[in-house]
Amino acid sequence: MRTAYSVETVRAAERELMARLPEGALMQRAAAGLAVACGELLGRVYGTRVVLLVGSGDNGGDALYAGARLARRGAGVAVVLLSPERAHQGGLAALRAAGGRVSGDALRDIACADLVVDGIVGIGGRGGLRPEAAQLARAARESALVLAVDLPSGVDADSGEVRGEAVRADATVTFGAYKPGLLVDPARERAGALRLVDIGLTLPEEADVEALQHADVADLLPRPTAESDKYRRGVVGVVAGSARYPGAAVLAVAGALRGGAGAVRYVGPAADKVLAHFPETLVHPGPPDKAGRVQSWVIGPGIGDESDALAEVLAADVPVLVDADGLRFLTPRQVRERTAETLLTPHAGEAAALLGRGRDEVEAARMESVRELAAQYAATVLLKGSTTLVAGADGPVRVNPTGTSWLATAGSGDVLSGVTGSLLAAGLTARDAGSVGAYLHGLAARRAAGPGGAPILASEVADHLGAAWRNVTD
Ligand SMILES: NC(=O)C1=CN([C@@H]2O[C@H](COP(=O)(O)OP(=O)(O)OC[C@H]3O[C@@H](n4cnc5c(N)ncnc54)[C@H](O)[C@@H]3O)[C@@H](O)[C@H]2O)[C@@H](O)CC1
Ligand SMILES: [K+]
Repeated sequence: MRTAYSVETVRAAERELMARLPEGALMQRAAAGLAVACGELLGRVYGTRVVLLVGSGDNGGDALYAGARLARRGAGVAVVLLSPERAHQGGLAALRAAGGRVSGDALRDIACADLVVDGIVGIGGRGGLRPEAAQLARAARESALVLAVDLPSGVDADSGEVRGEAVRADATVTFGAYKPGLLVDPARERAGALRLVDIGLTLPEEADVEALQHADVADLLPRPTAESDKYRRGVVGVVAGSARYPGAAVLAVAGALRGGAGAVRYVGPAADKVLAHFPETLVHPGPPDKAGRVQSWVIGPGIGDESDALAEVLAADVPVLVDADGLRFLTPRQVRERTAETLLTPHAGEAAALLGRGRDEVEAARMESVRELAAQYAATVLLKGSTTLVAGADGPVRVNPTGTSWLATAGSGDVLSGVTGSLLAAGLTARDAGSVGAYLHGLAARRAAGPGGAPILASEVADHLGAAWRNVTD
């Protein structure tokens, strides 16, 4: 599991460790790791030209001490001091002693640089870059590799929000723990390749944000045993599709059949189309409460205005996943009154409608939006997007690391609903089903798109779910 911790938690862990170490030891650990990463990004150190952008805090101190290490190994290091009177004095002295110099012409030095190190602000930053720093960051981006110290300056470490201008880095070296913003868009996209330098912090067991890795997903995937039959493996009921959108039913069932449940029961008007594609489906014309027992329901993809079915499904005492059209008729009260778990899977536009705000606002504040929805509905919420997030009323927010922008294609959400609902039927909690479903779905899409990337169909994502599953468990 990759974990991320809030600034408050990291600061507390740093204080606790600093009290036990000689002064400056932590910064030396950070600077040593940073210098190694600079060397690796450059390919060699001797003879290269490095520019440090240094602000007024310890983030600049890290950059200065790392710069001193690079200068000792033969790099030409120049520092641009954004607040000369407040720059880290020890770091500046170390850089000078190692042969580094203070830049007299920042733009000219940047234009000749191989690497620009962003030590403008770290976890002490507030808001976007100030105008002078923004101009230097743009110039750096045009002419050199950019490596961010701890996080790209200008992004919000806790939320991943980018409210003004921010550094766009090729790589980010972060200290002690990943910060939530490094894993969540729009900040994630500014961070480039991530590297964590261990500085010895002791962190709490429960992280603020976590991202599953292959091994975590493999542990969570349901596996049939010798005693399993199709009913014990779980039956997922799918209420999807309409005369106008029969394809949504086919795609949701395609996902559900590959999500690990023992059987899929389709309820709705597109049974002929579903059976033509998947003869293994059990079908029923409805209503849902007459269709037979299920261990979970998926409702919403392409159902149009069918709100009676929604009320019926929500009344059932099994986990329910509500997606797409289903979300249009949902009230917080209906969900809060349920005893079994509810998983809502909106994209940003649907989340915006539920929250009564603009889509742009949801995109800009994804973490806050998903948490707010989870609290409002007392449910688990999976917010789809460039970094899909899964949040419950409490506990860490899960970030899906396997997404790809090729997934932004019609019908891919229907497949996700199916596979995730199937995992619910197999007995996973809403948080696990949502994050495992998103993980497999992203992996399947990547496989469908191929190594170089190419447009994919939602049905191809469904076709690759089996390969994604094997990829995780092999
Ligand atoms: N505390 C520790 O033990 C360690 C801290 N480390 C480094 O120290 C950093 C945190 O240092 P600080 O707390 O000094 O904070 P920062 O260096 O992140 O920045 C705080 C300073 O920047 C100014 N500032 C805030 N927002 C700004 C903006 N938008 N534009 C320009 N200036 C702005 C503030 O006025 C303040 O002076 C970490 O990110 C990490 O890089 C590492 O050395 C590891 C150990
Ligand atoms: K930085």
